[in-house]
Amino acid sequence: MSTRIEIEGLRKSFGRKHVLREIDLIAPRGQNTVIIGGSGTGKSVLLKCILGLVRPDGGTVRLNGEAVEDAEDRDAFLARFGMLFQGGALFDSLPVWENVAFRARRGGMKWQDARDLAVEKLRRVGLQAEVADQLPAELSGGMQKRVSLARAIAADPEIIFFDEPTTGLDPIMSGVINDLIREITAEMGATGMTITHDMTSVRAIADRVAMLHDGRIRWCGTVAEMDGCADPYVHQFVGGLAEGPIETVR
Ligand SMILES: Nc1ncnc2c1ncn2[C@@H]1O[C@H](COP(=O)(O)OP(=O)(O)OP(=O)(O)O)[C@@H](O)[C@H]1O
Repeated sequence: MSTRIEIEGLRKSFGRKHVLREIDLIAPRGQNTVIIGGSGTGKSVLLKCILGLVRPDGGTVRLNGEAVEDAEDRDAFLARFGMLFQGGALFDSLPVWENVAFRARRGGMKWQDARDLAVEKLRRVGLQAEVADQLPAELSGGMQKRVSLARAIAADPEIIFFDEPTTGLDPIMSGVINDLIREITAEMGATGMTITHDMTSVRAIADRVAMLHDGRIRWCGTVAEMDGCADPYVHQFVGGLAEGPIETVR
């Protein structure tokens, strides 16, 4: 089952800083929505509001029509999401397979079943069974990203968040990870939401692109629409131009 995410009138300030002023956004079920926007525009805060990790000041987030603040069982709610964190966020002291099957083990899955599950997911992201018993530090950055991806999909989530999935990778490995994200979300029928600065990722992953600027969704559309977009903010961001309406002195 895949899930539609509807965000309406979402607001969040920290002190006097209005990070999210009024966010309206729909992430259609089974599609990849990619959120772009400059550093500090509130992309991570937006994801945290959806996950219920940050309490918004106003507005609603609904999953298939159900408001997230009504979810009583936090563990069951979070089990609906898979997350690929910026930087991987693997546990250094645990072997790869225990990282991948972490949630399943916590949920009481037997050792052997959890290990089999991890090996199957590792295979899916292109890693051999031998990797299962290694420690994350023994792997290259690209392999660590694959392990993080295997962990994100291990529990067959309805929604997967990808936070800067290609940070720190070379262009070829970035391409591999982007393709895996695209293939795997399609195969699982999951709804994907990605945050990235990497325009190559946007083109590889996105069904829809949403640009966050000044606390609002400034623009939303397909990649083809983005390329023909007359909005000067979108044009500047997509083209990586120093000149334009977006403030570049920070
Ligand atoms: N818990 C917090 N307390 C105070 N300010 C916060 C908190 N979390 C985020 N902020 C502020 O909210 C703003 C948006 O942060 P956020 O991390 O969402 O940006 P971002 O768009 O994800 O940036 P980047 O692309 O650089 O990761 C920043 O100015 C940040 O300092």
